[in-house]
Amino acid sequence: MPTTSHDDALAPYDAVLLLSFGGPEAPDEVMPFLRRVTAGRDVPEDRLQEVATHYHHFGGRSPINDQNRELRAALEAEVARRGSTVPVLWGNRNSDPYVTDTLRAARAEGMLRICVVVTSAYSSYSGCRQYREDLAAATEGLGGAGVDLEIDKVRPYALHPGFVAVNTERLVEAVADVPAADLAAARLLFVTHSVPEAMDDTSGPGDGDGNLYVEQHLRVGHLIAQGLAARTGTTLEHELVFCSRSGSPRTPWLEPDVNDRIEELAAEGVSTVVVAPIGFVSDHMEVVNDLDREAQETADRVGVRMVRVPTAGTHPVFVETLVDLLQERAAEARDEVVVPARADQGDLRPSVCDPGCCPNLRAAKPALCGRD
Ligand SMILES: CC1=C(CCC(=O)O)c2cc3nc(cc4[nH]c(cc5[nH]c(cc1n2)c(C)c5CCC(=O)O)c(CCC(=O)O)c4C)C(CCC(=O)O)=C3C
Ligand SMILES: [Fe+2]
Repeated sequence: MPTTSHDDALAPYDAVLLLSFGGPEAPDEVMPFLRRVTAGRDVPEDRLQEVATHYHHFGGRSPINDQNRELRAALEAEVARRGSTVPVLWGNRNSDPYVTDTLRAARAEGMLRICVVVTSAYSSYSGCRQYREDLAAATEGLGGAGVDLEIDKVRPYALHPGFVAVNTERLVEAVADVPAADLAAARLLFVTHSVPEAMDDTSGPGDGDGNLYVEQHLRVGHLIAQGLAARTGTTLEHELVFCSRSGSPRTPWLEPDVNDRIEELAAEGVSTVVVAPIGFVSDHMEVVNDLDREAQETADRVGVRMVRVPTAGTHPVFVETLVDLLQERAAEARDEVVVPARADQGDLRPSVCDPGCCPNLRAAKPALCGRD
């Protein structure tokens, strides 16, 4: 039986769960993975075949699971460094280790109070509520047994000062080698996953104006650009662009696409673009394929120098930030007064989601960690 001592920084939790997307790790896992991801969704077959080729360029192995293995270990080390004995578990939505299996094993060992941190920093159906639905489905999948699990989640963390800080740090490091004159004339493109416009329109609290997905990215980007200016004295013109559009071509998704924008900037005479994928927390397939292969190819073709900024990954500032968020959530669970760390004075999403926030536009489904 786990016995988290009451003075442990992560009490009352028995375990932390790192919850992620998952990915294939061998060529024969690619199509089954893609079919699981897109089951019941409006993604045409030719898009699936195309995405399969992305994975096959990398031997049929996505980097995402190895990155999460490293992040899990780094989180566990940081938790231990802070004197906590709470273990860090890992589970995925779309590939082994499935979150249901992780929770079943945790429960068998008597770990009943679990704090979840997802590998997505922003508010949207795909990045927040869908993980909450995964948790509901996973506990339901444990049958009646699921009911004795108590699962909480840390808040969307894009606007935690540590997330802004780690992305600023990555950017400052990435541009260190760019000659000052080139840098001064460069454009800074913050990149994130495109989503259907309808998903952005409904992101955020149900009684809000929506568009919180884009708003959070704009705020994070603005703060990072300010941080770069403060650190280097260089103010870069910056904007938000999108990658990895999926879905039916008839459905509007967020634009502009990073490739289109690089072409336009080249036509305007821009010679250096700095591409910072702030929408992602590790250099997974969307980054190594859609940016390092495809966007790089576009940049090469139009004669633009492209500098790609690494994502947070296992940078110590990111690992510390996630553990700070876990401690914050634990204090909340102990009914202590918590002042959430924030990077600006804009909207801050809570750890318990509002009713109707970031809705599932296809079908209402049970979701944990919310008031609905
Ligand atoms: C907002 C968002 C994030 C960021 C937040 C988060 O991290 O959760 C994200 C992450 C990821 N998306 C990933 C992979 C895929 N996403 C797909 C499809 C889709 N993504 C969407 C959105 C997002 N996706 C949407 C609206 C769709 C359309 C289908 C649907 O409505 O759900 C498809 C289907 C094929 C295609 O691309 O068409 C794949 C294979 C991987 C794994 C990478 C790897 O293997 O290394 C990761 C981390
Ligand atoms: Fe995706």
